[in-house]
Amino acid sequence: MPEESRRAVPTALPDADVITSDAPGSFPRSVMCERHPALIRRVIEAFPYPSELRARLYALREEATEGVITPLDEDAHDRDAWLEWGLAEYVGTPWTRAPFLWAESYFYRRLLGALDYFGTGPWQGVDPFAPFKRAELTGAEAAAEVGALDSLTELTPRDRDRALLLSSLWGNRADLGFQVGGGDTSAAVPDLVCDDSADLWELLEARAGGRVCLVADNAGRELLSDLVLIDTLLASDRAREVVLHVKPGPYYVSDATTADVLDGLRHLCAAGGAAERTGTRLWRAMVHGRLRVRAHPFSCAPLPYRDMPADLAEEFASASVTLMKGDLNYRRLVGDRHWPATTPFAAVTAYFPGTVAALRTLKSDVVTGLDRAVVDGLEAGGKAWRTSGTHALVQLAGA
Ligand SMILES: O=P(O)(O)OC[C@H]1O[C@](O)(CO)[C@@H](O)[C@@H]1O
Repeated sequence: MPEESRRAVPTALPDADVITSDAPGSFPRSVMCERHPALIRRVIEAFPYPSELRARLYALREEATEGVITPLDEDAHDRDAWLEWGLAEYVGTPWTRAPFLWAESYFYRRLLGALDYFGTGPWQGVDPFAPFKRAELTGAEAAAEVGALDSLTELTPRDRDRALLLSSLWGNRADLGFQVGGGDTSAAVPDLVCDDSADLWELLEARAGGRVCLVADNAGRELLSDLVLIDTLLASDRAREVVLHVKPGPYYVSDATTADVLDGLRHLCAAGGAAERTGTRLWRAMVHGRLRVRAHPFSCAPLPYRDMPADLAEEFASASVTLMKGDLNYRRLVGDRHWPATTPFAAVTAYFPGTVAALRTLKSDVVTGLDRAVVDGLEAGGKAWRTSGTHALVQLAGA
């Protein structure tokens, strides 16, 4: 494990093992050995890749399910970054024995490499997940979401705020990697397992006029809801400026890139009604610098935020609040470890430079900050509440 990740967690925290995917029957194992092969199949079906590229994908599938981690090419543009992020330490290790977070991330890096995404040939820069993202953006659920904006004017400002926050939160269920695994995105929405949203709105009010960072997760429906939330914050001046953090390249299937933000904006601008007005305001906000998009390399790093570089830490420190969207960001925020679910969220995020709020649908084993009674109730239900995407949370710390 890289030196940084080995850094001991504060003593007040319980000792919690880093999650790996070596246990048969575990959720991480199913991601590595079932979802990833299924994803490779879908990508191959979605593009007329020549045989050389297809062969590389098959080789990656075999390596990542049955083999050991192999290095990047000597001349890979990001080899140094990956060496810094622990690559040398994991080369030769079975994929399932490396930390789950690290191995998943490296899988996406290798998938892009196999498809010449970083090369100089004709497949350079072709997002292998674009067809899935496009279908999601133009699907019925996204259309319903956009259409619903017209009726928001009937709500009180307080109810409107809450509706927009919940829309951004539950939009996170639309994650395409999750759907590849057969997750049920249409299941009834239950109560949140933790809800600090009232405190979050109070804080946004109290710190009006500051800069809000929103660390985005998925493109498509989720990003549309995020953009609408951003518009509300800007229009009400609860944020003077918003920095929208996206991924510098395709990642975890549907994670948003700058191109996806532009697609989302265009989609809103062409939608008519309230959505179009929102899109137009956001377009102007980008032009005038009130909405900035940032694609920091660390956004695709296989490490927890505890290991973030100084420039990113400075940015989060100067924000009135950082909104962390989604499951992967949550794992990176609290550390991808087997925390007891009652471990205080404030304790696992104490290192974070500034105030942070997590808006997350539960889609992996990691969770913190829950009340004992809530955990007992969920466990008694006998369902896969941690991983099935049926539950969500809003958590705030560092205020
Ligand atoms: O899009 P999200 O909410 O970050 O979810 C991605 C999640 O999906 C998984 O990749 C599993 O499919 C998790 O490991 C990951 O945390």
